[in-house]
Amino acid sequence: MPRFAANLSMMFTEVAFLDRFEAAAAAGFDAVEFLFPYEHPPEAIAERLKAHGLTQALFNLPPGDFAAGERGIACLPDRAGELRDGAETALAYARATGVMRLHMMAGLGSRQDAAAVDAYRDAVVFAAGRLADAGIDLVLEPINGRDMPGYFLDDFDWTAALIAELGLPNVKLQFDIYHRQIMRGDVATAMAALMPIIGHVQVASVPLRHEPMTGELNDSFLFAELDRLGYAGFVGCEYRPAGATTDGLGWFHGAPPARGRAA
Ligand SMILES: O=C(O)C(=O)[C@@H](O)CO
Ligand SMILES: [Mg+2]
Repeated sequence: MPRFAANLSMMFTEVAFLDRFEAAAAAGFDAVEFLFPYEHPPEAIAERLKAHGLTQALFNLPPGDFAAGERGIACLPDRAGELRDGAETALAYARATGVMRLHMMAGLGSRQDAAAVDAYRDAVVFAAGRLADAGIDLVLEPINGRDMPGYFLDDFDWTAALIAELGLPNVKLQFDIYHRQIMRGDVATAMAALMPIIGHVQVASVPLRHEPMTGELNDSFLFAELDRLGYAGFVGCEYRPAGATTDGLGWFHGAPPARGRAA
């Protein structure tokens, strides 16, 4: 089985953010990821990781005003300065937590807009350069437009082509199985084809974004495929538990898959 990381933005939300580290460790996880750490000092996050023997698998660069609906700023030409500052902030948290990959959200915008494409490309090159100095990968994640209408990076092929064109060794693909299935399907074949550039994987059931093994995909098969393909990274459990987080961890502890939608 792959190495799973509990996503603390979606899982264990029964307790306060800093208490989710202990909850994840108690449930058997040895790694965590989350959207953003920035409401807490880096030392506080580092202390929780250390106290509970957890590895930080991933988090995101600052995304602009997330509460106001922004979903990253990388494709916004007039936000380049803020993006650069954000990379420094993320690096401070990276140093404290030891994380080895960071995701940069693209923002809302159109790939038909040349200025947005240029801004995004520049942002990727800049962030990759800064992160490379620290030995950290930059991962780019295509996100489906049903969950995030108007999101700039909603195409796997375009993202893979950009990564190939840039040829920067620390720029990789964040392959979220949930988004891939909604956007294009053909998950196992895409995973195999894209494996050379995959830097992080995430999973949730489709269509409800609940626990793995409860939706339309055969997640056991996909996890075995990741092993067969030699994927050595983390699989982030980026799902909204259908009920209490711990009640839904049967899939993680090897229980047989559920059948049909949760009631
Ligand atoms: O929506 C997703 O899928 C994500 O991974 C976001 O959390 C952006 O990182
Ligand atoms: Mg994701």
